Amino acid sequence: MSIILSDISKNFGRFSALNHINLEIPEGELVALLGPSGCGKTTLLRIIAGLEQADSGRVLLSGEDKTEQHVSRRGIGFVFQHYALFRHMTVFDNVAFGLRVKPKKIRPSTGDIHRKVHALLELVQLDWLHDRFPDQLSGGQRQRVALARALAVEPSVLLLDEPFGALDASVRKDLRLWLRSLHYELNVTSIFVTHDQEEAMEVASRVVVLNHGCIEQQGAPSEIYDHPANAFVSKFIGQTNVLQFDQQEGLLLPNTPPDGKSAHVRPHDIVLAKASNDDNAHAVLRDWQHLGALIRIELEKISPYHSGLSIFVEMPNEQFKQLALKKGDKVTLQIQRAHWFH
Ligand SMILES: Nc1ncnc2c1ncn2[C@@H]1O[C@H](COP(=O)(O)OP(=O)(O)OP(=O)(O)O)[C@@H](O)[C@H]1O
Repeated sequence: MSIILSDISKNFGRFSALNHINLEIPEGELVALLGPSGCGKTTLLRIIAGLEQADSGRVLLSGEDKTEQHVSRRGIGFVFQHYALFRHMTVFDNVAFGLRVKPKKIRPSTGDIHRKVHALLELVQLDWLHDRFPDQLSGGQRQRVALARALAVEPSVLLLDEPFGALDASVRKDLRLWLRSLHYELNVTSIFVTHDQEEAMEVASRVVVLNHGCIEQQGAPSEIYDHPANAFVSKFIGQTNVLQFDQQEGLLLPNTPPDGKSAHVRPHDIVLAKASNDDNAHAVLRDWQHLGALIRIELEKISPYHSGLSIFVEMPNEQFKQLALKKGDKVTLQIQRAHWFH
């Protein structure tokens, strides 16, 4: 099912939570709504679901206007952060619930429900736990049961609000990859909310960046990372050095700085070398951290005007070893790529 949001606005009292949102999601996409706390992600998800009414604008599902339609008639499945599983029901009964409460005319037979629930539990790799209760499961397992329960009624759209928010880092990582492959298998149009940019980039085919109730940018993860539309997106997605240039800065640049703008430079877009003498040095090496295959190097800019400005550079471990640098060494910096924003 495709989703079109047309000019959606929502106020809570005098506070504008969503401001003229326009968004088109083609059928079968896996979209991340990404943004800082309070930017309106959950509100937008609730409006799509029909749990919240917009003050103005339309919600179209498969081209049909569903703005006034009740949540139960939109064909949407949900998974929320605090795994609202029924505690007194087994895993099997939780997943079967949505099928058993269907009106008699469209309710599957007991045998069909049995087959379908086991197939779904196999899909989320939990069939062996079908007779356990939610309290006897790990957080990640509960989350997968919640997903199986949402999928049981064959929703045309799946909405996931911070689905992995309450889980520890390694379980989150596993579930991200698992959600991505599950999505490719089922191809249900899905939207998940996250404030974790890494999660959005890793899982989604398209990322929508929200801030203060407005869409700042949307596109494929690589588009957003490589071509941020503005300073907010550049700083929110990945690490960025924000550098002001004036005549005295002396850093080597790929182009002439536009007036009054700052350079946004990714840490891997700076080439670092040992300075041959003090006169041509740009920065002093302060420290470094290991990030797996990469090293993040922390430098302090040498400047007669403002001291203490930190610049971060990233490079592969091997390359860093070959430079044989130590703390306090002076280095030159060559910026290879920059985006310019006010
Ligand atoms: N029922 C409500 N009444 C008043 N204000 C609300 C209500 N629901 C949400 N808000 C406000 O609207 C803004 C957007 O809330 P929303 O829950 O959509 O943000 P979010 O981006 O999902 O945030 P988070 O990442 O913290 O969950 C927030 O400032 C919030 O305080």
